[in-house]
Amino acid sequence: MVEEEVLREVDKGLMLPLMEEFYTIQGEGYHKGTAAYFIRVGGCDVGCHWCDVKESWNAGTHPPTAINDIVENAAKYSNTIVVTGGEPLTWNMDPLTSALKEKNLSTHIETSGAYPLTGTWDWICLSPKKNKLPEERIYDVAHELKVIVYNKHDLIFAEEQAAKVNVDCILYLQPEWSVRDKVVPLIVDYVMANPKWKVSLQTHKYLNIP
Ligand SMILES: C[S@@+](CC[C@H](N)C(=O)[O-])C[C@H]1O[C@@H](n2cnc3c(N)ncnc32)[C@H](O)[C@@H]1O
Ligand SMILES: Nc1nc2[nH]cc(C(=O)O)c2c(=O)[nH]1
Ligand code: SF4
Ligand SMILES: [Mg+2]
Repeated sequence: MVEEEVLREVDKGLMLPLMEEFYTIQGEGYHKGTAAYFIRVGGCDVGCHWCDVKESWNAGTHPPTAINDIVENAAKYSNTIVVTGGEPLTWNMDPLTSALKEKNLSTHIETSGAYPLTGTWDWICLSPKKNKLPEERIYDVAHELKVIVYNKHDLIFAEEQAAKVNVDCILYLQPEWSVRDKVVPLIVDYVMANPKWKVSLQTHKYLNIP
């Protein structure tokens, strides 16, 4: 395929810059502990200074890959597919999730919500970022809100975001990994005082798995 053709396919969401894919245990949030196949799509310009996958940011460094190939492969591993990145909503997720749904797979997304919501999702984990706030529509449909806590101001931000989500949305505070020793006590006290929140840890990092 010539380069312009590839770009057109990426534009339509028929090809996606694929950074990596792996079968592991969902480490975070509501589904933590559950086996799932992860598809990590490259490209993100949200720019979180503590992002734990900065290598994902530049979409140009990840090979445009046909979604049919991605789905054929994913289906061999798990019934639960987690699409993450990078920021997956950088791209049109409709074709990828349609193809996953044709195979009766459960579709989960990890997203900042910074771009318009595309795709059909069984589970939406919304992890909003101060520097590029979510589009309004996703607050009504998010299943879990997962706010990363780097300092105590993030607890104020967390409440602002919690005020916007739907009533069924499950609320999580997750320590930013590099400052976990400092913020975990803060989160623990906060959750005990405000029990509508739950703690989410990046358990895969403790388990030494991807
Ligand atoms: C790498 S992001 C990719 C998906 C999407 N861009 C997002 O931010 O939701 C996956 C999840 O990891 C979280 N995350 C990223 N870096 C982290 C860190 N250093 N400590 C804790 N959580 C982190 C994000 O907030 C998000 O919930
Ligand atoms: N095991 C595991 N669980 C995760 N949950 C969300 C992740 C992500 O990077 O989106 C992630 C990840 O990278 N690994
Ligand atoms: S939005 Fe997600 S992928 Fe993008 S920089 Fe922030 S944590 Fe990293
Ligand atoms: Mg991760």
